Amino acid sequence: MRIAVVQLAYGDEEPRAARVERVARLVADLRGHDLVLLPELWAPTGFDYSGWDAAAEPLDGPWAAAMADAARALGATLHAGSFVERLPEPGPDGNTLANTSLVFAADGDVVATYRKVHRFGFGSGEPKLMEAGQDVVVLDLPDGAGGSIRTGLSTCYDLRFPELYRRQQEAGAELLLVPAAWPAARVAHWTLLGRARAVEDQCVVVQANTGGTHARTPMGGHSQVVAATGEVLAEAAHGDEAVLSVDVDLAATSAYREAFPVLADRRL
Ligand SMILES: O=C(O)CCC(=O)C(=O)O
Repeated sequence: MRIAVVQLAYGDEEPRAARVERVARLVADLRGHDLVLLPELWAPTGFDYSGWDAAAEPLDGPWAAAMADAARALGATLHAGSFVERLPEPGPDGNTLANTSLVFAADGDVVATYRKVHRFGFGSGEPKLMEAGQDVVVLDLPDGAGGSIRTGLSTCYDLRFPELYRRQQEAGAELLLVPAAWPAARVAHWTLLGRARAVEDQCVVVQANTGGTHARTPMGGHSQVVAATGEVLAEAAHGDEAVLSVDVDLAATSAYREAFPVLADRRL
C-alpha cells in the first residue's frame, strides 16, 4: 500500500482560504498513492483558539467540499486531517464545536467521521470550546491491491491514551492513522508514543504532524510511518513542510503477529 503523509508547514501570515486551495492542489499532485494523510486542524490552525469559532463549518461546508474535490482529483482515499466542525446543537458540555476528521473515498464520498475523544488544553482551548467525541472509529480502507485494511482513527493528544488504540486493535485494526498539530516542545513524546502504539498493538502507525510556527507556537514536525515491529519506515525533518511517500507491506504485519503472538497472552 503506497501511503503519502503530508506534513504541512504554515504561519499566521497565510490566509485560511489560500491554504485550503494550496493543500487541495498538493493532494491532487499525489496521484499514484493509495492513501494520503493530512494533519490536524491545518486550515483553522491548531493553536489559534480565538479563530476557531469564526472558522467553524458544518460537515457539508466549503472545507469538506474542497477536500471531496481533492479526493476525486487524487483518485484514492484521502484522510483530510481535521477541521473545526459546527455541531447542529450544543453537546453535553454546552459547546457547538468539535475537532472532527473526515475520510473521503476516491469518489469524494465521506466514508468516516471521527471526533477527537481526548481534548487538549487543560481548561482552555479544546476542553473549553469543543465537545469530546464519544466513538471509537475503525473502518476498512482499500489497500491498493484489491483488498482492504482495517484502520483506526484518532487525533493528536489521543496518542497519549493507549486504551483507545487497544479498543481499535480489538476491533481488528492493523493500520492506525494519527493527524496532529503537536508542538516542538514535546515532539520527542510524539515520536516515542507513535512507536509505542505500533509495538504494543502490533499495528502500522502513520502520523502526520504540522510544521512552521503559528500563534507563537513552533510545531514539531517529525511525521512518521512506523511498522508493527516498531521500525521507523520514514520520518520527516523537524518543522518544515514535507511529503513522506512510503510503500507499506501490509502482509508483513499479519506475518509478524503470527510469528510473535504477544496479543494472545493478554490477561484481563
Ligand atoms: O499532547 C501534547 O503534548 C500535544 C497535544 C496537542 O497539541 C493536541 O492534541 O492538539
